[in-house]
Amino acid sequence: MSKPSFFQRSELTQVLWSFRREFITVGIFSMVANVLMLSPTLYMLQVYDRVMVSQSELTLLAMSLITLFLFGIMAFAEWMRSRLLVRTGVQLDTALGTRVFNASFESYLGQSSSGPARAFNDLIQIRQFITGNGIFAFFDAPWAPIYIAVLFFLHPMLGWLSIGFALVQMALAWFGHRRMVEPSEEAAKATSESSAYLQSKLRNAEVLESMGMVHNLHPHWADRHQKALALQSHAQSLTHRITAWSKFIRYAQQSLSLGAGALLVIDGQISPGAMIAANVLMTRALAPIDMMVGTWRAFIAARSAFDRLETLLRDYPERDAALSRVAPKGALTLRKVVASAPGRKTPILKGVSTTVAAGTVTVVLGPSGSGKSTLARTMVGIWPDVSGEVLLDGLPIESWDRTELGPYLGYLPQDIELFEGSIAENIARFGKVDSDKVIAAARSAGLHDMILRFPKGYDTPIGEAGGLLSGGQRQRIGLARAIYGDPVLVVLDEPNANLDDVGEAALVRTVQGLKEAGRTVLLVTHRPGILAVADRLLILRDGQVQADGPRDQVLAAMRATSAAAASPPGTAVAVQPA
Ligand SMILES: Nc1ncnc2c1ncn2[C@@H]1O[C@H](COP(=O)(O)OP(=O)(O)OP(=O)(O)O)[C@@H](O)[C@H]1O
Repeated sequence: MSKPSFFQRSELTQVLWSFRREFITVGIFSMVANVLMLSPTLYMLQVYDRVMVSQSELTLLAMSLITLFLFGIMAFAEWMRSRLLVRTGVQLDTALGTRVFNASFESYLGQSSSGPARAFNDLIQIRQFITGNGIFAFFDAPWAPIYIAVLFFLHPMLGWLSIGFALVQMALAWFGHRRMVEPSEEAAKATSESSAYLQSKLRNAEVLESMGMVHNLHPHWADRHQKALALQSHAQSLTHRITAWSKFIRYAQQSLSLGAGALLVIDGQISPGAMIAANVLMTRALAPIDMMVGTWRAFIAARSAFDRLETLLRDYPERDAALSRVAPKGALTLRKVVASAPGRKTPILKGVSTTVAAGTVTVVLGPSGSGKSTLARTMVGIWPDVSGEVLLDGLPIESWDRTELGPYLGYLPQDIELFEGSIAENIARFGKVDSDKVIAAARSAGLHDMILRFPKGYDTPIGEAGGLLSGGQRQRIGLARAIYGDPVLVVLDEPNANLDDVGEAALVRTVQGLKEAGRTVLLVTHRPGILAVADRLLILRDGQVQADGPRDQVLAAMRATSAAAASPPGTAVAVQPA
């Protein structure tokens, strides 16, 4: 079967296309169920027009048994199609789960989405729609013409009446769609913004409480909440209005079709059995349209979720798995790197070029806000908006497979985030815990003895240990995690920010150990104590390299510059970038 262009347009539609067999089977079951749905009508006709006239109990028994049998098949077909749809939903989730996880994670990293949870909600919404009542309406609607044809067969007037009601129902659905799409989407957006605001504030609950900020923040949240509430009630009142009209049409149809039937019976054009049967049949024919009106909101929500997910998967395509490489040595080269961020007029890094040879220790210094952390994040390849070249062993860092590169890379961010799990799992980066490596990393970070003092040692859950861990200890666990498994490139962003002298001495030893083992270390710091282990210094100022070269040379140049600054003009010694 050749793929229609709609299904070719995106990864998501292609995955849907791969379930075509399941949907065709659902269609076949729907056909069986819908055709058999005519059996109560036929039964009614037979009972009224034949059994009542002939008074034959045997015919009634035979008719009843046949009808029961047909009902059995109908129920089976209904059950099978529901089961199949539920299973398809689970398979769809399995087929897309990992992709959505990776893509939403990347988009979150790229600061272009509110978080991975949104994408998963979208996936759930799509799954629920295609396995819920909404989709049945789509499968049942095509059978409405059969019922209408039977109505025509009973009497053309009944046929036209049902077409009239179908058109009114469809017009209402269309009108509902036109009026409701925008308000519903706006309401959903405002609601998720308000809850995202609350979530972000809750994360800093301690700060809010300690400084009595809750009171001040409340109006900010209340504004957003009120806006969401107003939009929601507007959208809801629209829905209720449309539902009320839909009910009116349904009741009118039920009664008027009976009335029209009675008129035809009085005129002697149809039998009383046909009148009752037509009444049931018309309700049945219009049920899917009625259901569509009822599930319109779910359909709109699923459609928006579909669009969002389609965009997400398009913007973050699957990475090419073919790019597996040999183990890197840890040499880094930056060429004219410009790192930007949304909402900033000027870039954070403005054309940084430097070379970090494998097996060396480079310390990055610079005033607060000069771009040191941004440089560290750019070097590990996680800054989203970078131009220029960041090369690891001569190859663009973004071309490395992250899962493959991960074990070769150690990164300690400025804000250490430890994850739910044991200390050992955190140090082992949640991979398979290799006890020897965990202990080696903990020893290097000067943590081992401290961990042993915890009641459950390395198995102490971080949540439980959270209360026991000081800022410095958390930093050391982060450091142990960064050096776990002996990575070739270690980037440490202010690893000594929370350390005391003992901790700093342990850090110096760790860095020295890494250097002796031939590892490349890049260390961002404010404190001069660590300079002793540096081979090179890189000084940033306002996103540009102010000085870069062997440590002593840079220090000497800096001293000369400050001396020159104190001397009369014209005698300044320029800092020579190496
Ligand atoms: N995600 C971001 N979006 C916008 N601007 C950012 C972002 N991250 C950092 N910045 C800005 O970039 C500049 C450099 O930040 P960065 O954290 O790299 O500096 P730093 O030298 O590490 O500072 P510090 O020593 O205080 O940690 C700052 O002005 C900061 O406000």
